Amino acid sequence: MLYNKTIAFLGAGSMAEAMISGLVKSGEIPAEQIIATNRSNQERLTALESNYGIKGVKRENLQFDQIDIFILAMKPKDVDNALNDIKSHIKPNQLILSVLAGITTSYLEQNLHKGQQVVRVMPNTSSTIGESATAISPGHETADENVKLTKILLECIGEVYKIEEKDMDIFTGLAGSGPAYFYYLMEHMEQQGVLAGLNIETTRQIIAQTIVGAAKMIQKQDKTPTVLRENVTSPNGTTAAGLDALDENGGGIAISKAVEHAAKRSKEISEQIQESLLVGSLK
Ligand SMILES: NC(=O)C1=CN([C@@H]2O[C@H](COP(=O)(O)OP(=O)(O)OC[C@H]3O[C@@H](n4cnc5c(N)ncnc54)[C@H](OP(=O)(O)O)[C@@H]3O)[C@@H](O)[C@H]2O)C=CC1
Ligand SMILES: O=C(O)[C@@H]1CCC=N1
Repeated sequence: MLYNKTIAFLGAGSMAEAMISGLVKSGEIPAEQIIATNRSNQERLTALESNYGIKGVKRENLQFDQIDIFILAMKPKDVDNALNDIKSHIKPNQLILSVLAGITTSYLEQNLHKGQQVVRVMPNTSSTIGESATAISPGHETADENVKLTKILLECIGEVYKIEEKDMDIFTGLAGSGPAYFYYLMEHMEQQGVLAGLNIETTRQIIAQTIVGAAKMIQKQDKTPTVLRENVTSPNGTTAAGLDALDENGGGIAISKAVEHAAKRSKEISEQIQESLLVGSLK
């Protein structure tokens, strides 16, 4: 289904690169059928070409009629310019995927053609190695075969969850932004390892393996995080001391707030774009 498709990323930043890397590594789609374009950064396109074997194409040289799937991958504040730019070149039956946080399918539909095939997508940067947790929510007019095609494409970069669009904000707070919380946690754990005299590279690998192990326990065993946490925690032992410190310092609340605020920001972006306030708020 993917082999003869041509895919163009409009936006060639971090998220586009993560997806390109995962797609190329999957081997499910030939690299030369993946195109990336941006506003002006030619050096960036050249780097993507040489690193992944894809085609970096200047916007003015993009042949819209030869592209099956467009992936919008610019910042939300740039979406209006991008939609204005592409509208006159695309047809309603061309599939538009958008990875933009907070930009709704209704907004995309209002600003493209009647009947435009759109799917809102929320991947994360673990797409790079085929380990994303990606959500999809199709637009109101999107044909089932295009939803299926989207799912097949995104399964090349990890697990795919079809969700209702009202749940996209919380999904973004959990999984789109989620890797950053774990990196933040790792940064702080790493500092302590180094402070205690461990080598930084060794510390990093120890922490990474600890996180991988904990995540795989959830995936492979039918046990809740609460039960697994209790299994680690001996009465009056080391873990109890660590967890007490987390509680005393608001660790649990901080994690809840991180997810809540990220989801809230996603919702806020949706509201601001409708009121045309986004460009000012996200310079
Ligand atoms: N980073 C992440 O972890 C995730 C990001 N997202 C979403 O992905 C999107 C991109 O984020 P990210 O990659 O971090 O951003 P970056 O700033 O790294 O990249 C943005 C890219 O968009 C390009 N661009 C801007 N305007 C246009 C346009 N009109 N046409 C074509 N290209 C354009 C820029 O080109 P130039 O350099 O030439 O200006 C640049 O290549 C955001 O909407 C974000 O919400 C979603 C999930 C996770
Ligand atoms: O920070 C952001 O807005 C984007 C969306 C999800 C992850 N990064």
